[in-house]
Parts: sequence; structure tokens; C-alpha cells
Amino acid sequence: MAQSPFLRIGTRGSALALAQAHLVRRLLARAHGVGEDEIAVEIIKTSGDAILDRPLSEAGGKGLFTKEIEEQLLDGRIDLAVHSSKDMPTVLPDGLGLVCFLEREDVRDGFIGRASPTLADLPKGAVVGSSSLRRQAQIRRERPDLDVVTFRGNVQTRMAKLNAGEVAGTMLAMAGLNRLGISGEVTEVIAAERFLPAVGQGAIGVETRLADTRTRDLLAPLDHRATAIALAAERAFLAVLDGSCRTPIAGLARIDGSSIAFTGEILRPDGSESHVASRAGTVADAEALGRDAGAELKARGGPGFFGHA
Ligand SMILES: NCc1[nH]cc(CCC(=O)O)c1CC(=O)O
Repeated sequence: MAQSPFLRIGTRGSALALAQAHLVRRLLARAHGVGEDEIAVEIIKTSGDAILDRPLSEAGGKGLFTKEIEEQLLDGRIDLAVHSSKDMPTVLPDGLGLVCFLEREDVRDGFIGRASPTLADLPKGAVVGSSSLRRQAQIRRERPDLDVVTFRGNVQTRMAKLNAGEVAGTMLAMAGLNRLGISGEVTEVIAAERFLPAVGQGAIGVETRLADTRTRDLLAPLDHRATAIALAAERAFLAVLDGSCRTPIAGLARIDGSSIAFTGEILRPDGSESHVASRAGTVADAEALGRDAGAELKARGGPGFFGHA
């Protein structure tokens, strides 16, 4: 490595985070004709990585995976941070922003079943592990008889628990499994209409200092417009519903040329009740569509739904 690298990327240290950071490094090196060894990848341990024994919603929420990385961005130790957009809070520290989204991977969830290949065919009362409140609620909606348990840890840890027989099945994002080269483990790909994905699922987002025009310009060739527009709608939706991180929330925008179709959903954690709002329009209205759908669901769910009552 040259004494002063061309760019410094910050990332968490999980296999998935590293795969994502290495992808961004490869694309940047190719776009700018520099060697990959001129782009440093710094692994940064976050508080979220240390909490493995309880749901993150209890430990303080999404910001736990970004705090230490953002501190390094703000004081200039790194130039950019590579994230799963799904894990990003809607409000970022002053001076930082998600300025680039890579073309989205598969947005769907995949079921990995041991007791049966499909969720519908699991034996009554089978134990299913999931880390996400959204998936837990969506699983319970379809199969209220199952024993859905909270399943923390990174993708590898969860696969190990599955292989050890702790659970009969689990649900993971196809995007992450694809990036890790292990989507062959999936026994059922779940349509996005059946399990509406998390906001941002499948999209890698790059965060920088907003004033750092050099890094922003270097990232520009990597930015995928349709993904960025979809994320603007989805994150605007989430922002309206935020402050309620214990509520299962799903949202997905699809772009087709200059058209956008957004669907958002809120669920009760036990899956007994859910509300869906959809909006369609043109890409110029992406954020407004997301906000509008969020406002509708906020009104329909009422305070009881969001755990503030
Ligand atoms: N919260 C963990 C997380 N963050 C992003 C992904 C997968 C990749 C993606 O959705 O972009 C995962 C694992 C999972 O949900 O299976």
C-alpha cells in the first residue's frame, strides 16, 4: 500500500460487510484506473457487533452498527463507509450522508428449511429463528402455530445454529446470501409480495462527509439512479414511521423507467394485524410518495400500534 492511499473505506468486520466493502473497492479501482491495493479497507468494530444476546430494538436500535464508523468518517480517518442500507437509521449525524447506492441485489427473503423445504410445510410447533421483527411477524401471520425465536448474530452464526439443529428453519435476505456465495442453501425463495422486504434490503449504500466533494465525485460512477430513487421513497416512508423501532415495518419501491410504485406495510409483532399502503407516480415524486404512504399507515395504525400508548 502506498503511504497515502487513494481512498480509505471503513466497514464492519462481518463476512457480509467485508464482501460489500471489497465490491465497492473493486468498482472504485476499475472506475478510476487505480490498483485495488491503493484503496484501504479499515475494519471498524461497532457496539452493535458486541451485542449478540438480545434484539437490537432492545439494545438501542440501528445506530449501534454505525456510530463508531461515523466517528471515523467525521474525523477524517476514513473517506467512505460501506453499509447495508437496510441497517441505516433514517437520520444521520450532521455533515454525513448516503451519497451513493449500488445497483440493488435480489430484494427477496429466502427460507432455509431443515425440517421441510418450505415454510408452509414445517411441522406444527416447529422452531423458526429470525433476527428481524418484520420477518418474525410475517412468519407468525402465516404460521401462528410456529415457535418463532429471536436469532441474533451474523449470517454465518445463524447458519451454524441451523446446522446444529437449534431451529428447524430460518429466513435470510437473498442479497446477503448471494454476496456470500451461499444462496444454494435456500430451500424456498419468498416472493416480495408475500414477505414484503425491509426498507433498503439488498441495496449497498455508501456514506461520506457531505463536504468531501473529492470522494463524492469518485463515487459518482458507482451510483445506480433507479436504486437511489427507490431508496429515497423507502427511507422517506420509514422516516415518517420512525421512533417506533419495535414495530415491524416493510417497504419496497419498484422503478420502471420514470414510473415508481411503492408499497409499505406495518404489522403487529404477533402477525395478528397488518396494514398496507401503496402509491404510484413518477420518480420525481419518490420521497413524497413514501412520506404519504407512511402518513397513511401512521394514521391507520394509531398510537397503540406503535407501542407508544
Ligand atoms: N441486519 C443484517 C443484515 N443487513 C443486511 C443483510 C443482508 C443484505 C441486504 O439486505 O442488503 C442482513 C442479513 C439478513 O437480513 O439476512
